[in-house]
Amino acid sequence: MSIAAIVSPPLLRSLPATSPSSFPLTYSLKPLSFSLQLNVSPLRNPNFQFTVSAMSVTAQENLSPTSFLDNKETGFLHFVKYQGLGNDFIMVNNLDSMEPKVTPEQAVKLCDRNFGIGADGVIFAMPGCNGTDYTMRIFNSDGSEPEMCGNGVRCFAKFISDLNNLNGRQSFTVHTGAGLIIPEIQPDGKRQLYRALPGRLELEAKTYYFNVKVDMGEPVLKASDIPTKIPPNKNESVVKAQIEVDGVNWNVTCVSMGNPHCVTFGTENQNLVVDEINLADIGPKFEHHTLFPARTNTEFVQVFSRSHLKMRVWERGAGATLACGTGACAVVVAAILEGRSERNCTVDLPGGPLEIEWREEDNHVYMTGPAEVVFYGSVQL
Ligand SMILES: N[C@@H](CCC[C@H](N)C(=O)O)C(=O)O
Repeated sequence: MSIAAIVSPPLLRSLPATSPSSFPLTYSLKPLSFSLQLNVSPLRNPNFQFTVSAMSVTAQENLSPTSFLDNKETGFLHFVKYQGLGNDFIMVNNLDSMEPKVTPEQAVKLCDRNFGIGADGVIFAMPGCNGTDYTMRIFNSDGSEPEMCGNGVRCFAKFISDLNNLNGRQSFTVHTGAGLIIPEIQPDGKRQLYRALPGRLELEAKTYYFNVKVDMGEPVLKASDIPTKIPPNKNESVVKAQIEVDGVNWNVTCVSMGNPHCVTFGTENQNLVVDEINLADIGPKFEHHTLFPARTNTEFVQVFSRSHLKMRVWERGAGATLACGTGACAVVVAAILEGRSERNCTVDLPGGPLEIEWREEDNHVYMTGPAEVVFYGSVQL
């Protein structure tokens, strides 16, 4: 018999780095005796030396991380939780089927932070289609299915490279609802963040490992394709147009990165100070505004310099999150269209920074940032 368990690696952080790559540890917790299978690689966490692959109440089973995820016990989901700047996802190995192993209703329960695993979404790694190596699908924490997820695709790339030995290949192709996306695993580039405080920049203690760069494709600017009902004011697109939300006139630029984004730098009277925004109040009013027939993600942005922006996001289907990769891409596109920034920017999000480039030569947007394993476990569906 086995039981569902989620075990967090920080508990095991003190184990020595020289330990073998996979070994059992037995706990006696009356009345049951537990066997944990500890693993270092390939599903390793760069921050922790160990992850825990399984927990059972019988004698120790010889599980490796990959066999753990291959486990086909009916009624159980074996998953790995990843995060990209605190935007967190339950990753599911769905490589044997084009049918998601989790329904939208189950995704809502699994994402619940009190009664479930807790996440902003569930991501499925599926077989490739249309000539691509893989397919990525995602359910938001409300069960809706977006076309694309920027932080999610970085986590997806790490998941695939941990799951499948890519034989030295660093890059592969992913089919998404937003079309072809190409992530590339990079050497773990260490970055330090300068957090912008009123009138000064302060060096943050935390180090970020910028290990995945993603070709996010071309932004879509045509209003009807985003989709938004705001009348186009620049060619077919919506750039610094005024809309009324909650009795206030906001200036907005609309961009799709496969999924819809409404970017605002302020109201008709005032540039934003993003820490002052009441996100939980204003976010849903943008998300469900009649001008956005497919709802919208909304980014509230402050400009520090022509290459340094700060944003907070209210995500469609997930609410306030610590980061949004497609949102950061949309923000830089909007900042350039409004003449506020250069083509290469650092975008600070509550969970940390992303580097975004909207390249003139190919019109593609490139996003670079971290993706890390949090833990893995199983849960009864
Ligand atoms: N957090 C994601 C975006 C996830 C999808 C979004 N909530 C939507 O419904 O479009 C990102 O990092 O891009």
